[in-house]
This record gives sequence, C-alpha cells and structure tokens, in this order.
Amino acid sequence: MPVSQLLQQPLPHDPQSLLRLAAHAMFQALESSAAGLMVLDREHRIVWISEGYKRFLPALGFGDEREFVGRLVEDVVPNTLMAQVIDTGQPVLIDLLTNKAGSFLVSRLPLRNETGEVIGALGMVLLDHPETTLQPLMQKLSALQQELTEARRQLAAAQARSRRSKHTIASFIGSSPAALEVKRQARRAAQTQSTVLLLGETGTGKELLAHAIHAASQRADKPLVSINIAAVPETLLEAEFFGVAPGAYTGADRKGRDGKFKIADGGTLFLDEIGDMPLALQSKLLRVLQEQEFEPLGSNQVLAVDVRVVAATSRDLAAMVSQGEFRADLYYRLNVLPIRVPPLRERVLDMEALVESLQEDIARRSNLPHKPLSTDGLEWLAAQLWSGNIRELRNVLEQASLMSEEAVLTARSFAGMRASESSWAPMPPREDSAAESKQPRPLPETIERVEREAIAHALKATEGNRMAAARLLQISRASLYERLARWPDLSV
Ligand SMILES: Nc1ncnc2c1ncn2[C@@H]1O[C@H](COP(=O)(O)OP(=O)(O)OP(=O)(O)O)[C@@H](O)[C@H]1O
Repeated sequence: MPVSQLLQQPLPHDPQSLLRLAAHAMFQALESSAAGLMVLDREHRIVWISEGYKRFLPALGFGDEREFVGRLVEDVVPNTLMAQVIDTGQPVLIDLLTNKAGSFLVSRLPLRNETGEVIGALGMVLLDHPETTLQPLMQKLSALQQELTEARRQLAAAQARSRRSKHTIASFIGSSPAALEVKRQARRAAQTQSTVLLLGETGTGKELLAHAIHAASQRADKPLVSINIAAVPETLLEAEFFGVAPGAYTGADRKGRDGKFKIADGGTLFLDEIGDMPLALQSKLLRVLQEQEFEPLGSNQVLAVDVRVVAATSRDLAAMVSQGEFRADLYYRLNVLPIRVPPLRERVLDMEALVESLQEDIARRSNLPHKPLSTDGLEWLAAQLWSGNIRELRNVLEQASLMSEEAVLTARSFAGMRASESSWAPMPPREDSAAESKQPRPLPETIERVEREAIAHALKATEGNRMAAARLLQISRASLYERLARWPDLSV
C-alpha cells in the first residue's frame, strides 16, 4: 500500500505496527529515490536487479541483464562487500564503493527468514557519482587518503632506512693481526647462511660486526632487525620474538602484531646478549633455528620464515652450559661459526688508528675541532687495560676533548680521568679491616663483603649502568637487582 494511503489512516498505537509502517515507508522512499537495487540469494548469486541498476551494466562490462543476473556478485561487481554481508549477517548501512563503474554511495542489508536465518541480501546504490553530490565530503576524503598514502610511504622509507646496516666490515678499524683475523672471519661468515656467534667483552665491537656481516651478505638489501635480550622484560620476550595473533589478547595487542622473526624475514636477526635468554624460551628459539618456522602467541598457525641469526654475548656460554644455565643443544646450534672479538688490550697496535677514527667521529657529532693526540697521550692510552674496551675509549676521548683547554691532547689531558683498570684496582682496606683480617670471620660475612665490593667496583666502572655492571660481573640482571635491593646503599 502506498505510504500516502497508509498515512490517511490514523497512526497505530502499538510499537510493532509503528515499526512496520516505518519500514514500509523507508523501503518505498529508497525504492523510488535509490539509483539501483539488487537482491542476492544465500550463495551470493544475483537474483534480481531494479530498472535503475541496469544502467550500470555497460560500465561493469555487461550488455544484457540476462548475462548479469544469475552470476556470483563477487565475480561481476569488483570490490563489493555483499558476499561478506551474507556470510556475517551484519549490515553495512553506508559505504563508499569504488570500482571500474565509478564511485557509489551504497547500503547493504542482510535478508532473513522468519527464523532469523540469513537467506540473502539487498544491495542499494543510494547515489551514483557522489563526487558531485557529496563534493565537500569527497574532497576531504580524497585529501585524507592522499595524506595516508604519503604517511605510509614515509613510514616504510624510514623503516627501511633504520633497518639498513649502519656499518661495513671496513668500519671495524684496525690492522693488528687480531683485528685482521676478526675481519677475515666476518667476511667468511657473510658468505654463508650459517648462524654466527660473536663472543667478546663489552664494547669490543660485536654489534658493529653484526651489522657489517649483514651488509656484506646476500641479505644486505633485506632487513637487519636487532633485539637486545637483556633489555626486554622476560615476560614480553616471547611476544617480541614470535609476535601475537590477532584476538589473542585484549588491550594494545588486540589487533595482533608481528614479532622480530617475521619482521626479519629474508634478512638477518641480531640477538644481542643471547646469554640472558631465559631457559624456557631457549627451546623455542632452538626450534626456529632448526625448522625456520614458529607459531605466534595465541595462534596455532605455523609461520615459515627465512632468517639468518647472528648472536652475541659477553658471557661465557660454555660455562653457562656446564652450570645448567644455558641449553647445550642451543649452544651447539649457535656455535656453528664462532668469532672471538678480542678485547682492546690485546690489540694495542690498533690504538692510534682507533683514536683517529673515534676522534673524527666525535668532532663531527659535537661540532668541536679535532684535537690531535701527542705521543705521550697515545702512550698513556696504550698503557690502560680498558675493561669497557672501545666504548670506554670513546668516552674518555670525548670527555678529554670537551674538558681540555689545550689544542693537543696529552697524557695530562687524561689525568684524573680513570680508565677502567684503575677502578678495578683493589679497594683500599676498610678502616676496621686491619684488625678484622687477623681474626677469621664467618664465611657468609666474608662472602657478603667481597660481593658488595665487587658490585660497587662494577657500578663505578660502568658509571652506574646496571646492565653493563651485571655483564662485567658475569651475573644476570636479576641477581644484581636482587643484591641491590638487599644493599640499597650501593645503588646511590
Ligand atoms: N673496531 C672498531 N672500530 C671502530 N669502532 C669500533 C670498533 N669496535 C667498536 N667500535 C665502536 O665502539 C662502540 C661499541 O661497540 P659495539 O656496541 O659494537 O660493542 P659490543 O661488543 O656490541 O658491546 P656490548 O656487548 O656492550 O653490547 C660503538 O660505538 C662502535 O661503533
């Protein structure tokens, strides 16, 4: 019945009849003003199109209604979401559909039988050429789309830049026999696909070498992804490695996210501080190394990846294996191509070249003039033990360039700046310890004193950096934190 006739009757009072009246009115209004309608069955097949819809057929590539009706909607209307509406039973009240026939403002409703089961769908083209009718809105949308495309492009470029290797093998400065041997091994490792294990004290250049090996490998144009295992809280490590499947968690991870293995696919994954890997995760890592596949958290789908792993540690992994702190099978799997990175004190011959290169870098970054080094300055530097290695050398040079008023750096410029071995010199005896030392003290008390002293030394040598101090002491971060909680005076 036409709406005009319906409205001549008094308005019904019960909600059911009111709703029916509204629905009727709405459909009639849509039918007369919509540019086209289509009805689909449960199998996504087009069963009927309105007169208005027929004029879109040529643009969709059809000359005749008979060729169009009966076809699956996804085969004949590009980008349509009609099939999804039938499959999910969820309407899409307003949407913009763009395909080869143009842009359309559309509405899609599921059709249900009396028991509520979806038996098809109704598609309405509310407006064609909305770019003219809805011009201000369309302009805004297209400006936003352009901005989004540009932002995505910039993000991808920035990610690619940050994942590109920062160093090459030539950046590893030094021509001493020890340095040349490291570079030879790094070049050889770069040519293989095997796992590489970089072993060396803190600050010896392990990270630099990991970048260099990636840059010299066939994977150079693929990502280099780094993860510092000691810096990630234990509870988050698994997700960091393997990612989280969508819907596995609520909150920020609801949409899921990729793990470092997935991001590094095709490239190299640098696992720094591998010795800090929790035992529970070690077996999972072993599986990825062996099978090159893993399951993201909360998913039972196996993802295959092609990732070369370069791992590094300053800890004695073999000793950790014998103490049951590191899995033997993982150790052997990682130890395929071990490269020992020598400490600075074993390659004093490189001191001059290193100082030269570090000073250039310091001058460039700080905009300070490059201060040459006198012979006695070089001798002073060469005589130090450098437990913080090249990182510590760099800090000392940086400090001296900033503090010294002279144009040349001499031994005097470094005076007062204690290189690490000075901090490692035995602590002066405590005032009361002379008397104490004559009397044997209970063992727990003595152990506690030695531990406190060692921790105090390590914190001093690393300028309070707890992670580095734990490494120097060859204990885990957790045991260092536990002791600092027991002796809070050491934290200051
Ligand atoms: N042979 C080298 N030539 C030039 N610079 C070097 C060399 N080795 C190390 N460096 C520089 O010293 C600093 C420390 O190096 P890097 O971070 O690679 O050491 P690391 O062994 O990974 O340390 P950690 O174990 O503490 O993480 C960096 O600034 C690095 O560029």
